Amino acid sequence: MKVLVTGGAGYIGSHVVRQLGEAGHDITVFDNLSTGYPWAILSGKLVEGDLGDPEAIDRLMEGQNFEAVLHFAAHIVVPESVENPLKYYRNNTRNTLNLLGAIEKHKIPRLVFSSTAAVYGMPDETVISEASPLQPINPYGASKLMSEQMIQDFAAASGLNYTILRYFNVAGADLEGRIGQATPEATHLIKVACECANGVRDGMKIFGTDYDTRDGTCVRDYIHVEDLAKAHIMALAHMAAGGGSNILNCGYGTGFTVKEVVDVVKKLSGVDFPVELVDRRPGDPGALVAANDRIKAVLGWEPDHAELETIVRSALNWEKIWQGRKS
Ligand SMILES: NC(=O)c1ccc[n+]([C@@H]2O[C@H](COP(=O)([O-])OP(=O)(O)OC[C@H]3O[C@@H](n4cnc5c(N)ncnc54)[C@H](O)[C@@H]3O)[C@@H](O)[C@H]2O)c1
Ligand SMILES: O=c1ccn([C@@H]2O[C@H](COP(=O)(O)OP(=O)(O)O[C@H]3O[C@H](CO)[C@H](O)[C@H](O)[C@H]3O)[C@@H](O)[C@H]2O)c(=O)[nH]1
Repeated sequence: MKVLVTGGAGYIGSHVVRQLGEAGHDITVFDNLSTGYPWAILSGKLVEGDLGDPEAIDRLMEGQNFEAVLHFAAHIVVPESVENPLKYYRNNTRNTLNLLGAIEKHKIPRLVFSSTAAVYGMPDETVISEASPLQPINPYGASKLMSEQMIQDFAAASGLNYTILRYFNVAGADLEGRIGQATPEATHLIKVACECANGVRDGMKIFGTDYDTRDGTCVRDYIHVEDLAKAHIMALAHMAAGGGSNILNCGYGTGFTVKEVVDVVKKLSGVDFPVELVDRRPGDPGALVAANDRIKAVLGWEPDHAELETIVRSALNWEKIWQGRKS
């Protein structure tokens, strides 16, 4: 298929681009390189540009006859969205609207959209299904939920075939160490802990020890980026084979506490870095774990790398490679 990938130079997009290339798709990446890197694009070509510029998107699509768009480009840091909400509504919501306008004009038939467990907010149930209430508690989650709504409304009117994938906590890296998360000043737990283990940071904080969980720290469902990438390839294949539009959780259905994750990083790295226990971080729900029956039933997706140790090992390996490359 001829596919356009927004944000394909970023962490998750680059892993999907690599798998798309291996599956034989013809790939164009559109990215402003704000947090992405040209070296991360292992297949296809890069067009540098910004989704905030509708004319640039129009030029990009003119005469190309793309058969699908995979839309990763976004801002992604929950606490930053609390401090600077308009930055998130502009890049995540308005720019998705820009993209949908171009999809309409150029009659692109399929879309895969990167959504998030943050659309669920503070769920009453620990294990969350796609039918759980949608009550985001931070602007990041709200900006993504608004995008989901626009996609569904536009699809109902136009016949656009879409797959909305709600990612839980994505972590890990390419098992061969070619690409991985390279975000400067990263805030994600596994990335931060791996930076500590590699001596990039002197230590880290655990935010909140009074949650109603087995050790008082937050529970999250960590999904290996390679398993997540596979879900995108399968979603495209499903739509191309005439499958309908879907909203699908992406997670393993198993939660780990922050302390458990930090312990695994310490154990596998052999580095006992300092950890400070501090107050809760604003906007953090206590527990988020995916019910994943729907993605298994609809796409036939099954994880290949569901052990936390596999995720952490690949993240540690990548961190070492990345720090070596930078120095
Ligand atoms: N990382 C996670 O745990 C996680 C969880 C849930 C959902 N998501 C979603 O997955 C997607 C990818 O996240 P990621 O972790 O790979 O982040 P990332 O920051 O590594 O990648 C985002 C990419 O989009 C590009 N980009 C951003 N704004 C752009 C714009 N206006 N125009 C063109 N390019 C732009 C960046 O340069 C970057 O290459 C995002 O939509 C995010 O909301 C991520
Ligand atoms: O240095 C750190 C970093 C994180 N945490 C804790 O670790 C857990 C996970 O935090 P992350 O920042 O790694 O991830 P979030 O759960 O906040 O959010 C991530 O997963 C969400 C879905 O669950 C969204 O999609 C979002 O884009 C993505 O950043 C949270 O309890 C957080 O408080 C720490 O204690 N110390």
